Formats: sequence, structure tokens, C-alpha cells
Amino acid sequence: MTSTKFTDVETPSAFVPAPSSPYQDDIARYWDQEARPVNLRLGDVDGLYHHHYGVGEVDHAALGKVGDGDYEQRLIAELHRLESAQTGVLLDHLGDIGREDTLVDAGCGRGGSMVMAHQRFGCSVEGVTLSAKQADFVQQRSLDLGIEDRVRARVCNMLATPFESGTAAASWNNESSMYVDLDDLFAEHSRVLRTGGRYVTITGCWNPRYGQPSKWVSQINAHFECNIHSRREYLRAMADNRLVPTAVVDLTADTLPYWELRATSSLVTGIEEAFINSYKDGSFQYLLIAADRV
Ligand SMILES: C[S@@+](CC[C@H](N)C(=O)[O-])C[C@H]1O[C@@H](n2cnc3c(N)ncnc32)[C@H](O)[C@@H]1O
Ligand SMILES: CC(C)=CCC/C(C)=C/COP(=O)(O)OP(=O)(O)O
Ligand SMILES: [Mg+2]
Repeated sequence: MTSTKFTDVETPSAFVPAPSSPYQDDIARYWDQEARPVNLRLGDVDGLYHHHYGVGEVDHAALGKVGDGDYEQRLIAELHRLESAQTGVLLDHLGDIGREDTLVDAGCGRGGSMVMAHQRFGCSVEGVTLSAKQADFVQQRSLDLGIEDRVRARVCNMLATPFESGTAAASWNNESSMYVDLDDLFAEHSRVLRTGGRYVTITGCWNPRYGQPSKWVSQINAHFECNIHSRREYLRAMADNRLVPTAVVDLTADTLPYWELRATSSLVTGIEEAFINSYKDGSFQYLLIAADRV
């Protein structure tokens, strides 16, 4: 498939930034400056740009052997396939979505999940991100695909969105809930979702069975300037905000092949060891939680 390469695109912001805290200013700056090859080169494979990790078994037949011609390109394609498969799992949990529905992506990044949701359901998708660079990127990508009236992103705090109450059929956080207070976050999803609507998150969370955040979890927090919550905090904050879990899926074993493959690539960022060790020692879990707005 041919697609525009967005690695170097610069377009003016289409949206007015929302008021923010000093922490949110830092996070906006972080994502405005982010240009890691592990994200851009994977996105360049088919034009779906993700800022999340992968799930599923490695396809060793497609990958071939180290040293075979084009091995590095096939490795990139395989990591990207696993990241898109992760979005596929999230979309599987959104329930019945129709063309007339509107979905909300809270912390939408460069919009890969939004485009996939639109392609699967034909619905509209509204994304919010703190980063003007990311919102522009989504806008440009939507224009390129001719879906700019259906897939849109704006610079906005996910804790205070402009969406009308009770209007969204579904909403999600794909690896973006570790930047906010969970009570505030779920109060906002609960406001925006219609009764009977579905909320889904895929997230890394620390495991209360381990006791406290491990050194690996602390390392991940420092690396991304985020604040990983515990599994217990997620379930408690959902219960307090009219979000009743329909599924809690432990994806930890499913994400390890992605990390072990990524650790062998030339695109490593240095955080691979922390993810692999914390998933293996049980201190950290990769979870999907789906909930009904009641
Ligand atoms: C790790 S990226 C995930 C991007 C996307 N969900 C994906 O799967 O590709 C985290 C995203 O959360 C966004 N974010 C963090 N805090 C936010 C907030 N308070 N309001 C809106 N977006 C926020 C960042 O701007 C960034 O786009
Ligand atoms: C599961 C957890 C704790 C996620 C933290 C949030 C985060 C930064 C996700 C991946 O972003 P990315 O795709 O930009 O990261 P990388 O550059 O490492 O691929
Ligand atoms: Mg990435």
C-alpha cells in the first residue's frame, strides 16, 4: 500500500489549546518533540501511526531469519502488525457501533486507533491530545485519506472535553490514562458517554499483589514522565463513576513477544528491559478493561 510519509510534515494547528496545568504543559511539550524512529518508521509501513505497544504471537514465517535480505524492514513490519493487532483487540470490545455513532479517543496520539475505528465501523471519531503537533498530524492524515469530516483531533485536556453530555456511543484510552487522575478521567468519560455506552482502556498498571510500584515501574514512569496507576485504582475509580466492568483481560503474556522481538531490533529506545522484567516478575500488568456506562 502506498501512503504519504508523515515523518516530516509541518502544518499549522487547527485548534485553540485548552487551559492546562504546568504538568500538562510538560506533557504537551514532550509529545510535540517526540519523533522516535520506533514510532515513525513503524507508522510509515501503512500510514497508521501508533503510540502504543503490540500483542500477539510473532509470525516467524513472515519475519524470516536474521541476516536475510530486508530482515530489518520485515522486523519493523512485524512490530507494526502487532501494534495494529493491539488496536484490533480494543475495537473488538467496543460493542455494536454503527455508522451514525460518534466515538471519543482520549489521548489520541497520531490517530492510528481512530482511523482503524472509522475503517471498521464507518463511524465518526473525535480525538483529544495535549500536543498540537499530534492534532495537526491526525488532521493531515485524515485529509490524506479523505475522511476529515469523520476523524478529527483537537488540542484539549481529556478531563474537560467540549463534547455534549450523553452523546458518545463508546470512548477509550489507549495507553493514555497514566497521565491523569483516574477519578477525574472516569467522571469525564461517564459524562460524555450515553447510558449503555461502552468504555475501554488498554493500559499498563502496577499489580497490587506485588505490593507497591517496583523499580521497573518507577523507571517506566521516569522514562515517559507519567504516573502508572494500580489495577485496584482502575477498578475503584470506575465503580465510583458509573462504569461497570464487562471484561478485564490480562494481556501481559500476549505483549511479551512484542517486547522480546523489539529488544532485538535496531530501533530499541532503552526501555525494553524495564517492560520485560516487570512483566516477568509480576509487578506490572498489561490490561484491557471494558466497562458499561450505567
Ligand atoms: C502514549 S500516547 C498514546 C496515543 C494513542 N492513544 C495511541 O494509542 O497511539 C499518550 C497520549 O496521551 C495524551 N495525553 C496525555 N495527557 C492528556 C490529557 N490530559 N489530555 C489529553 N491528552 C492527553 C498525549 O498527548 C498523547 O497523545
Ligand atoms: C504501557 C505504558 C505504561 C505506557 C506508557 C505510555 C506510553 C508512552 C506508551 C507508548 O508510547 P510510544 O509508542 O510513543 O513509546 P515508544 O517510543 O517506547 O514506542
Ligand atoms: Mg511506540
